[in-house]
Amino acid sequence: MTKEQEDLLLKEGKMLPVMEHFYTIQGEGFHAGKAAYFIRLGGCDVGCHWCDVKESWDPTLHPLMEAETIAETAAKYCKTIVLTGGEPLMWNLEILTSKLKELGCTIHIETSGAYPMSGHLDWITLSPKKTGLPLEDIYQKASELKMIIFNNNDFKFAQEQQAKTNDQCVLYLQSEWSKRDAMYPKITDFILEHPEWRSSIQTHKYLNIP
Ligand SMILES: C[S@@+](CC[C@H](N)C(=O)[O-])C[C@H]1O[C@@H](n2cnc3c(N)ncnc32)[C@H](O)[C@@H]1O
Ligand SMILES: Nc1nc2[nH]cc(C(=O)O)c2c(=O)[nH]1
Ligand code: SF4
Ligand SMILES: [Mg+2]
Repeated sequence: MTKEQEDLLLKEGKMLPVMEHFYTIQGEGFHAGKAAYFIRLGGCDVGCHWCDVKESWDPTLHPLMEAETIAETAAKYCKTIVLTGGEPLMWNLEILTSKLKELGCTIHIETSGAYPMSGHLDWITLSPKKTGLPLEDIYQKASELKMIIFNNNDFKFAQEQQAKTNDQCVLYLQSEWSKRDAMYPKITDFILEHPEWRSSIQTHKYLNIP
């Protein structure tokens, strides 16, 4: 396949770079504890220095899979699907999500919001990043705002991002993993002061599941 043919298939969303796909329990946020089939797409240029999946960043390292085939595989395991990455919105999710909907799935997405939305999404977990801010229109569509707290400045950033979301959006603070001992006491104090927020803990990392 030529580079041009490959680029066209990606543009149309017929093929997607898939880093991994796996059946697990959602470890974070509003749906934590729920069985879900994760599809992790390759590629991200937002550049969070603390990213816990930096190996996803270069999309050329991940095999192209047919979107409909990924959907059929995932739906065999579970009807709750989490699209993640990497940055899944780098890609055209129309074909993947149309097939998943045809197969009766509910589709969640984990996204920085730094790329335009595509596809049919039932639950949007928006996790804004200073190095690649969300595009304006996703804020009002976000089901859940999940702010990663690396240092004290991130509390102010969280409130700035909160101000742009809709009133129904559920609000989470999640410590950056390596800073959890230092930051969760501060997150606790913040939430007691601002009870509209909830804490999110990466439970899968404690359960040693993917
Ligand atoms: C790996 S990202 C992939 C999806 C998308 N690129 C995003 O950032 O939302 C999935 C989730 O993990 C969070 N995350 C990434 N690295 C983390 C870390 N070191 N500690 C805590 N959360 C992290 C992100 O903020 C996001 O909510
Ligand atoms: N179990 C589990 N839950 C998750 N929630 C968000 C994840 C992600 O990397 O997008 C993730 C993940 O990687 N594993
Ligand atoms: S946007 Fe998500 S995948 Fe990209 S670097 Fe940041 S945390 Fe990692
Ligand atoms: Mg993860």
